[in-house]
Amino acid sequence: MSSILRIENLYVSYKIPLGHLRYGYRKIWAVKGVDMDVPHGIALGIVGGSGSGKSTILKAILGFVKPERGRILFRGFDIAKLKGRERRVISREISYVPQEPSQSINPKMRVYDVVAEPLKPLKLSVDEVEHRVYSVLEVLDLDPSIRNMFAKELSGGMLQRIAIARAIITRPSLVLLDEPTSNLDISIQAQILNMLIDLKQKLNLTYIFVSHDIDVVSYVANRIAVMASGRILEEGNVDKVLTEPLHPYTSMLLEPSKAPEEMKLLDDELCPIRSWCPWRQEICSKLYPPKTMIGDRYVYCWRYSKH
Ligand SMILES: Nc1ncnc2c1ncn2[C@@H]1O[C@H](COP(=O)(O)OP(=O)(O)OP(=O)(O)O)[C@@H](O)[C@H]1O
Repeated sequence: MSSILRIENLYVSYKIPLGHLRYGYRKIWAVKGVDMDVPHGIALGIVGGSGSGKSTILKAILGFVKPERGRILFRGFDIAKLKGRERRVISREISYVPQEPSQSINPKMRVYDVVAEPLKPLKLSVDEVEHRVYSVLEVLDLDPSIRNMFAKELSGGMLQRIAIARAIITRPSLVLLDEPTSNLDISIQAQILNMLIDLKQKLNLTYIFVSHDIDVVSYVANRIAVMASGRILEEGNVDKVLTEPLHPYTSMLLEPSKAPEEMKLLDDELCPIRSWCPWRQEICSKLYPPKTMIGDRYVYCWRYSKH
């Protein structure tokens, strides 16, 4: 399967002001040396705790933050180097569904205008815009009468459907979903997840799905990447990772109650593996490369995060 997106050795940092009494900035690394290969047509789930760097990866793909090192290649094009028309074409191919649709949708707009808004730069005819809006409402099983409602009149689940409609109206090939169901009731959550699975099939989409909830991610994803402290600790086929986790942090996510206390401390200075490496079943040594392929799976040695 050919890759639609490739991330190579990505580093992203943010500058935090030192405070009103001190001049200057402190740099924090949100993403550290991430490599990722996203084949066309898959759903890649990124799971990890709060602050692990999941959303920053999405922001870097969307061009909202600049990588400090590394490259992001979409269909072979380096996203950071795109300009003008090429940039506009690629940005239509990548769309985004945020965690909280109410923050990106104007509550005073009618549903029709909300869904049609991303088409504005395409300068399509009125008929074509109308056709596209009705088509996406139909694909999402939404009654066409919803078009005249105001966004503020919609429930959370309905608003998230509209956010998805808006994300697919430009006919993208890659959809980035940032915790799209985390603010919804459990029953609505299931409906949206099923709808996303169905949509991916119908429109031949590729997903990158971010969540802190491993159950939600594994429901939608074929592959899964486990993140902590800005690094991908383990990446592989979802069933394999869930049934035979190689990294102790993945085991902790799957069964938090069984985790040794020290694993809960997500501090780069503290290697939870110490000297015994559970996947190699031997004493860890600096001679091993930090990123290792085991079968078709990729595992990061936590011990190396110190170096
Ligand atoms: N705009 C910003 N300015 C400064 N620091 C930021 C900014 N955005 C994120 N960070 C920091 O970068 C790190 C990674 O954040 P990020 O939002 O990517 O993580 P996340 O895994 O998506 O977390 P969450 O699930 O809570 O959104 C965190 O330490 C966070 O505090």
